[in-house]
Amino acid sequence: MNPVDVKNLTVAYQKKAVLKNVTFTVPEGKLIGIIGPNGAGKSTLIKAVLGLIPKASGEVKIYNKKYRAKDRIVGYVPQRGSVDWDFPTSALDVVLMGRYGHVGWFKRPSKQDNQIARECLEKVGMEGYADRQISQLSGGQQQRVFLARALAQDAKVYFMDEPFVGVDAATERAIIDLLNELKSQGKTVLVVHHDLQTVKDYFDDCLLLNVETIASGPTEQVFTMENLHQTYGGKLAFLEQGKMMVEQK
Ligand SMILES: Nc1ncnc2c1ncn2[C@@H]1O[C@H](COP(=O)(O)OP(=O)(O)OP(=O)(O)O)[C@@H](O)[C@H]1O
Repeated sequence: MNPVDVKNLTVAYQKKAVLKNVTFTVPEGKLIGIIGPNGAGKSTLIKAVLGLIPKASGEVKIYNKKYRAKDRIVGYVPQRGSVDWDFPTSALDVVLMGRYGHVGWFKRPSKQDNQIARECLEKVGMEGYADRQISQLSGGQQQRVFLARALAQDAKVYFMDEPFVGVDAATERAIIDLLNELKSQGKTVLVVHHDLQTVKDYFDDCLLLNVETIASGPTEQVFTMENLHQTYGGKLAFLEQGKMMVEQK
């Protein structure tokens, strides 16, 4: 059974379609890169799959069922910039939010929930910051706290929107190790990713997206020059030694 199955998904903002007939499936227990230029609809795709924004048409199935947020089998790490970091709450409280499906909204978290939340902070190297207000964390530390929250949720499928943006090399390494650990537990992780240099190292599968699905499948099959040209149009630039990058204009 596929963890994510999207068929002919169309999403529009103010009647303008920003995703058109997007179709793809992802296999279980893989790391999948969602790749495409700015404005391609990557974040919109995640939000539509999670039911955070309405679909104009199409079908989304998670493990062959229509997804209901209360099932809590999908974890979400939003773009760091989309979160109100001034909200007065501690790092530990943010991670405990990941446990609410297990705790129940009106119950106090148990000792065990607290223990799990602390372990998740430890996994991302943030155990020393449990009581720190999130507004007083650096960008990379905030990103780690959000990952800890996703871990605490113990989901089966994760969507992460640009988790590597604004983090240093050590944090990027820590995050990729964590993604591999999730994979080794049989979880499926979809990651919006901009650095074309690391796609082949990081991801088993790829979804190349630009409003429509350009290609999806195993990275070695779909991450080709031809598909990248189709995805990025004229914005793809080539550097020395065959390296490529996307022009930021
Ligand atoms: N709330 C909104 N109202 C209107 N248009 C929106 C809204 N959110 C996004 N869009 C538009 O939808 C398109 C897709 O946006 P989206 O954020 O999904 O792209 P993205 O691929 O995640 O981009 P990026 O790489 O820049 O994060 C863009 O043209 C964007 O301007």
